[in-house]
Amino acid sequence: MKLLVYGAGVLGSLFAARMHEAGHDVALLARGARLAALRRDGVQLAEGDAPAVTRVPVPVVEHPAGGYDLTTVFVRTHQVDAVLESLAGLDGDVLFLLNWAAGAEPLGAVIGHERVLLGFGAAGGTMDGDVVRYRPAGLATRMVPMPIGEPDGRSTPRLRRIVRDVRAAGINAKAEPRIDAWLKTHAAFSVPLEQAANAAGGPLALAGDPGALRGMVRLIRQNLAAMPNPPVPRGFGAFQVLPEGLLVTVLRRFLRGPTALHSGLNTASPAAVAAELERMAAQMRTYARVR
Ligand SMILES: NC(=O)C1=CN([C@@H]2O[C@H](COP(=O)(O)OP(=O)(O)OC[C@H]3O[C@@H](n4cnc5c(N)ncnc54)[C@H](OP(=O)(O)O)[C@@H]3O)[C@@H](O)[C@H]2O)C=CC1
Ligand SMILES: CC(C)(CO)C(=O)C(=O)O
Repeated sequence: MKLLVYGAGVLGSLFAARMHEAGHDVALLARGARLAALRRDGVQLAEGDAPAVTRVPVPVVEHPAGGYDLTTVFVRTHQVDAVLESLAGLDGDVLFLLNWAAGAEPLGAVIGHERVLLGFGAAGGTMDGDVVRYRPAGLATRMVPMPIGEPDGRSTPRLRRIVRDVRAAGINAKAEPRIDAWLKTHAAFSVPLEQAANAAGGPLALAGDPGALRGMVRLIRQNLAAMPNPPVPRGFGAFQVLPEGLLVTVLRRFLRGPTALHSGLNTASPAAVAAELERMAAQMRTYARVR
């Protein structure tokens, strides 16, 4: 497969390295200082806090050249518009693997509806200078596969092929027939969580602030109640039935654990996260009365 990975931050770099190692013809698109670092050192990966860094020599490009079977997009929500413009004149399927609660329509309107697939890069990690520190394999990586779906929920040959190729690269992925509902559910949960973590200065600081935790749980509940669809996965329905105190306890524990530590909640770029969350909140307001 000829693959363009658009966006060379945490998740794009990790995905490009894994697909390159699996033998695909990968080009990783980067810009600015990140482009120079990747050209010099390749993708540098470290598992969690481990000192060992591996270098994966993924070919890097500054502009899309065309001829790709698949483009995977790993930029932030507020950065998508520019990416769409640069992909509009090209061919090939485009899989958006990012926080996105606006459905496939605005994406397809620019690049062609038949090209769009949706998903979520369910890995995690942070940038440590030029090194990607990714979430070590564990319960979270096993329990939350990367969901990938057709916007209309069909199981198509291209969807089955993409899921098979991604899994063959050692990434836990699965076809998700309700991908838009999945993404909207995730947004209902993760926007208040990330806003609270960003405001507190990280997941550990948030875990130590009971008032902020309670406010966050209330917002998650309001968001889930205001969604146009039942939650996907159904487990998020627990937010509607469990007592607030129990939810606070569970989330405090989560925030102190390795999944939150090696995630966007612990970002080195709070300004980029704030801009993304603002765009996500705007997307959510178009279908629900949420904050
Ligand atoms: N990190 C994590 O643990 C998780 C992240 N996510 C979500 O996945 C998505 C990607 O996250 P993540 O990888 O962490 O984000 P990053 O900010 O680390 O990476 C995004 C990359 O895309 C680049 N980029 C943006 N626009 C362009 C453009 N027009 N041309 C070239 N490069 C561009 C950015 O460059 P620049 O820095 O110059 O803007 C940056 O290098 C987000 O929606 C995030 O919320 C989901 C789960 C976990
Ligand atoms: C923890 C959270 C909600 C935010 O980054 C997430 O989506 C992840 O890392 O998988």
